[in-house]
Amino acid sequence: MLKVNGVSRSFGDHRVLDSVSFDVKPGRMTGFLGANGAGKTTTMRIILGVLKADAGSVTWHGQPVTQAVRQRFGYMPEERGLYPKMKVADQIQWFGRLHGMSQAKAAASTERLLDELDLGTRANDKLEALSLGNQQRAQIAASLVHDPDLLILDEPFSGLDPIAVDTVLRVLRQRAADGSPVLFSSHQLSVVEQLCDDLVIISGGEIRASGERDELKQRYGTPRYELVVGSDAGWLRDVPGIKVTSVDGPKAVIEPASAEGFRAGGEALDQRILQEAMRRGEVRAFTPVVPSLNEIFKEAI
Ligand SMILES: Nc1ncnc2c1ncn2[C@@H]1O[C@H](COP(=O)(O)OP(=O)(O)OP(=O)(O)O)[C@@H](O)[C@H]1O
Repeated sequence: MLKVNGVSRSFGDHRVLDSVSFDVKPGRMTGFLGANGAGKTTTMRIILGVLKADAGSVTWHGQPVTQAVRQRFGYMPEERGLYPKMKVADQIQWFGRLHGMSQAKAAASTERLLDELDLGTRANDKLEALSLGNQQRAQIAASLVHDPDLLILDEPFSGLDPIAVDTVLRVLRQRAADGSPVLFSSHQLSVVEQLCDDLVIISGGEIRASGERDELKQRYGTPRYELVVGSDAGWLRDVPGIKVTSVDGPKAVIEPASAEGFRAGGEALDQRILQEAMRRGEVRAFTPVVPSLNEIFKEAI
């Protein structure tokens, strides 16, 4: 497990990270979310040892991150670092060699990865001949070639079309399932929502929320139900204790008026509404509405 413990960092008198702490757990994909300038890249660079922290520590399996440990990490920086004039396969192999692989192992790993990323037919093209999305896939291959123990990816999905997002997603998921945790930053909330098991939300250099995605959804999202009845659902507007978020003929979305939720004061308000709906006639659906990541993000920051 990677542990970031109370990491702070300033540039001049600008405090960019303020006691940042979170974990990246084995077998899990952790999404690192934050607005522009929130401190994601700075945190990643500190994990990688490219930048020093003013305070705090980063440990991998309980030990400090030494150069040898770092050698086993895979990193895709925000500013991409491949050579436009070099052939795709040659430079991915070269990255493998930089991480201590033999020529034969680096070549085998490169071939396998390019196939997995649907880039096999472009192996002998110069990088600059590839579309930006395909260059990005090559960049991802370069960070994976040495079969890293931990993957840190800065905005790996930016600039990818939906098919490429799916391909990269599948490859990263497989790595996480094989035991290499993945920490990735993204602005694309829908992608993060699909992909991550855990979430870390940072704002102004402070961690605002972290933990399992589904648990955070429950903690931060407003509880809501969608109710579909056999006739007009407008009567819900007159029920005390709830707010009707939307109503469209027989379909309505409701939420509790009180911040304490549907169980405020020990009352099962949601059950009472369901019983009232059944008393009035047919109930076709009564379904909890899962809040979107967008909602959690706005609430947490
Ligand atoms: N080398 C540096 N010198 C001075 N300020 C810096 C330096 N690196 C980062 N910063 C500042 O630190 C803050 C956090 O930047 P960082 O790149 O970590 O944010 P981010 O969350 O990755 O943003 P983005 O999503 O836009 O990449 C910003 O205000 C940035 O201007």
